[in-house]
Amino acid sequence: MSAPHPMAERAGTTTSGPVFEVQGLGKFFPKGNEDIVALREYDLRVEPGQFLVLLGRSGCGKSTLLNLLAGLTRPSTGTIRYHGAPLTGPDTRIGYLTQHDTLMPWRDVTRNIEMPRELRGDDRRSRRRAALDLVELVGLRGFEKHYPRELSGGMRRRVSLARMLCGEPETLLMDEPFGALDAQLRMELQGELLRLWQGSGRTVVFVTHDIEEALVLADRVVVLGRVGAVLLDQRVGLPRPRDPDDVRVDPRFVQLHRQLSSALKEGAR
Ligand SMILES: Nc1ncnc2c1ncn2[C@@H]1O[C@H](COP(=O)(O)OP(=O)(O)OP(=O)(O)O)[C@@H](O)[C@H]1O
Repeated sequence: MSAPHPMAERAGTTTSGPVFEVQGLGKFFPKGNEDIVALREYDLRVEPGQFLVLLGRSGCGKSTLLNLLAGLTRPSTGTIRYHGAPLTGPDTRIGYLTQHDTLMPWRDVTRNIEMPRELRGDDRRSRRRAALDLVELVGLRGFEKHYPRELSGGMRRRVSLARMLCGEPETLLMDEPFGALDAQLRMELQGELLRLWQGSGRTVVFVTHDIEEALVLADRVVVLGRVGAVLLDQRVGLPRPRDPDDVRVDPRFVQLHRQLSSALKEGAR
C-alpha cells in the first residue's frame, strides 16, 4: 500500500487510563408532562486502543449514547470523562461517523474529505495532499472530482470514512456506518476498516445491531437492552488480523454468536 496510514500518524498520543469513563449516564427527552428515557444509569469504561462494539436492538439508546460521547448533546444525569477530563462539548480528537450521510452535496469528493483540515486551518496544499492520499486509501482513485450524487451508497460511505480520518482523530465513534449497504459491500468495508485500524493504536466505539458485524470487528462487545441496560459484556478473543470471510466459519465465532444472540433475546423479554 503506497498511501500513508492516516490512522497510525498520531498513534500513541493517548495517555494511560481509560479513554472514556462514563458514570451514571442518563438522557431524557421531555415530551408533554413526561420524559422519554433514552438512557438510564449507564456506566462504561473504554480502554485505549480497544475496538469496542455496542450491540443492541433498534431504540435501545445506541445513537443517543454516541451523540453524548461525541459531545454533541449534554447528559441529563451522570458524567462522561475523556482521558480523565470532563467532556463538555465536541473535541477534535474524537471523530464521528454518523448513521446518515452528512457529505456536502456541493463539494466534490476531495473537497469533502479535506473539510476537517480546512476547519482547523491547514493550508490548501497540505490538506489537498492529505485528502488525495485518503482517496487512494479508501479505493476511490478516479473519483476525486465526483460529487456525492454521482456516487453509489458504498462510495459515499468511503468518502465519509476518509473525511473522518482526514481529521486524524485518535478516537473513532461509528454509528452503524455500513447499515444501509448490501451484504457483500458491507463485508468489504468491514475488512477495509479492520485493515485501517489494525496496529493504529486508535480506540473505536462502533454501534451496530448486527451480531456478525460485531464479532468480525470487536475486541469486546457490550450488548445493550432497553434504556441502555448492559445485558452482556463479552471479550472477543478471535485472532487478529481478521478476515471477515474466514472468521465467520471459526467455531469460536459460532459459539460467541450464540451467546450474543441469546443475550439479545433475553433483553427483549
Ligand atoms: N431527539 C429525541 N427526542 C425524543 N426522543 C428521542 C430523541 N432521540 C432519541 N429518542 C428516543 O430515545 C430512544 C433511543 O433512541 P436511539 O436513537 O438512541 O436508539 P438506537 O438504539 O440508536 O436505535 P436505532 O438502532 O434504530 O438507530 C428511543 O426511544 C427514541 O425514541
